[in-house]
Amino acid sequence: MLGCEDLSIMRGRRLVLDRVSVRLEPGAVTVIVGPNGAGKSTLLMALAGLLPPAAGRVGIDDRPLSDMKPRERAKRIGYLPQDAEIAWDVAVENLVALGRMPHRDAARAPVERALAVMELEALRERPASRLSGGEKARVLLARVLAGEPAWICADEPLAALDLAHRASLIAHLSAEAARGTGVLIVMHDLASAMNHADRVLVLREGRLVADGAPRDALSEEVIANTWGMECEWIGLPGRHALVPSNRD
Ligand SMILES: Nc1ncnc2c1ncn2[C@@H]1O[C@H](COP(=O)(O)OP(=O)(O)OP(=O)(O)O)[C@@H](O)[C@H]1O
Repeated sequence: MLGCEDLSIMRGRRLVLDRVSVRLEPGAVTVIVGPNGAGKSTLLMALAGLLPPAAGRVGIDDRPLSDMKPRERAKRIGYLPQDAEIAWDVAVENLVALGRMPHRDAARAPVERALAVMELEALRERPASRLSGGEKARVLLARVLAGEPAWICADEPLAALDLAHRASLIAHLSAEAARGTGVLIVMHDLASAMNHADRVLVLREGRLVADGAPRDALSEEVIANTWGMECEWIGLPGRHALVPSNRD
């Protein structure tokens, strides 16, 4: 169980998370949504142990993350930042192998599996810094997967991906969750959240305003109150699309 209780976070002099409490179960895909600046990345980073709480607690199985050494924390929680950059000219397969660093081993099987899952075998010898944006995003996620963390915390992993890679990444993360990994993702695409999440957390101005099954947390009423836009869901379960309400 990864979670926080009454968590408040300051960034600079601003309170950007205000007494947020969540307990995440492993084996599920949880999606964090909310308007720009709502605190989604901040919550994700805090749950990955990368931002100190101003107040409240963050922990795994009730053990505070602050009590864990960074390497132990990194073994358990794989974090993929938003807009991650690759600065050096390292080959794709070597960059993905860096995901084993918290384990201090050179196990090949998890690295090969991550390369296969992210469909990177054909790119394995290419310098990672010279890939397209979407290819880089897949490489960086493969590095997280190579570490076989119990929890995956990914900040907008779909943002740079094309249609097919987006679908395959969602399918893959769902499969990881089915195998018992806890998957926590920040995304803006409410339809993807509606169709693929097990649970949705809605943040607005640093507060958790909805938390539950997608159809409840992303009701048309919650969307209107949070994003200030009247929308309606159309389509069938698992294939919903969100469209602006017709005001005529
Ligand atoms: N390093 C920082 N110093 C000061 N304020 C920050 C810092 N990082 C973020 N903030 C502020 O904290 C608030 C929450 O930021 P955060 O990145 O968590 O939002 P978000 O919901 O992920 O936004 P977006 O959808 O735009 O990515 C914003 O108002 C942002 O301006």
